[in-house]
Amino acid sequence: MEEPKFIIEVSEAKSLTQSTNLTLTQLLPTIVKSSQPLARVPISKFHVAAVAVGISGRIFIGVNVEFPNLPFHHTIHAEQFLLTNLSHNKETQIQYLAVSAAPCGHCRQFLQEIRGAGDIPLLITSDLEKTAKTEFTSLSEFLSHPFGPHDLLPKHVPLLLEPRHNDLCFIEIEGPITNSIKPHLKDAALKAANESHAPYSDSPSGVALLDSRGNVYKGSYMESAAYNPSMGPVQAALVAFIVGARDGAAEYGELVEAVLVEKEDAVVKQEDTARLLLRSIAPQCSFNVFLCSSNNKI
Ligand SMILES: O=c1ccn([C@H]2C[C@H](O)[C@@H](CO)O2)c(=O)[nH]1
Ligand SMILES: [Zn+2]
Repeated sequence: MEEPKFIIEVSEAKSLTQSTNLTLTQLLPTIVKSSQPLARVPISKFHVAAVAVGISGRIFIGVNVEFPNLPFHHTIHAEQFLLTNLSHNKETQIQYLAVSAAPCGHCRQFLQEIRGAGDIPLLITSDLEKTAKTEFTSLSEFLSHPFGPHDLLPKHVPLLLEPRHNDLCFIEIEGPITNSIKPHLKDAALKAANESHAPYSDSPSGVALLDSRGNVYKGSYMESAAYNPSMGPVQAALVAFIVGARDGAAEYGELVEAVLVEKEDAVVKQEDTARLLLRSIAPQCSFNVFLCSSNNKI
């Protein structure tokens, strides 16, 4: 296989199945294995890869990302990376899921944010080395009595991966500082906040990162019904940054500017945590916060 990457387009997936004479589902363990080196695991050295076939036929990859010098809760699990990758690329459903190791409880919980999560067919590829078993089992076998969105939300509320727009707009504050920020970076962060999945706190947020080559990467905050496995907006934007680096060599040192957009009256605030994470991994990166409010509130 070629260099591993984070998105495999439908045409590439087709040519892979043709050249290997494998079905798409038979191909998944190979993709999991070839993606594991993409994990950024300076602490554990434990490379996790999670791969999903989306409803569009595209294949998405996620890996775990660790941050030395910070508490563990900043870590991005491979499954969270994967869901962020799917969400950023507007993939609305998962047909198949394959993970290198059994998903931890935290990831089983996070996956519940997808409508019909229990029915997602799941393959644990490390099991293939122990037994000849290649069948998929449903996610509900891994979490048989789930707590999830249905416990807290009305049925019509869009879930993770489903289209949503939070109807946020900037609160304009006068002052010189706002003028020095590139408008397209600010707009990207607002767009990310508008796509944020935060139905439990009604505190959507988004981050946009600018690298030294002028590329913008945006990430949306994504909540879990169980609160703790939520995915912060900086982590989500870092996923976009890692996915976007063509050769898999995204260096945090290339980040020059970051913008966070969150609601003025949010009960869940990202600012301090976002600043802490960015300061630790990219001390050269400037950090700016803009407040917004939701149009539909009044
Ligand atoms: O479901 C799991 C379990 C663990 N990890 C990662 C987190 C950490 O980086 C490393 C060791 O736990 O593996 C995942 O990505 N997914
Ligand atoms: Zn996990």
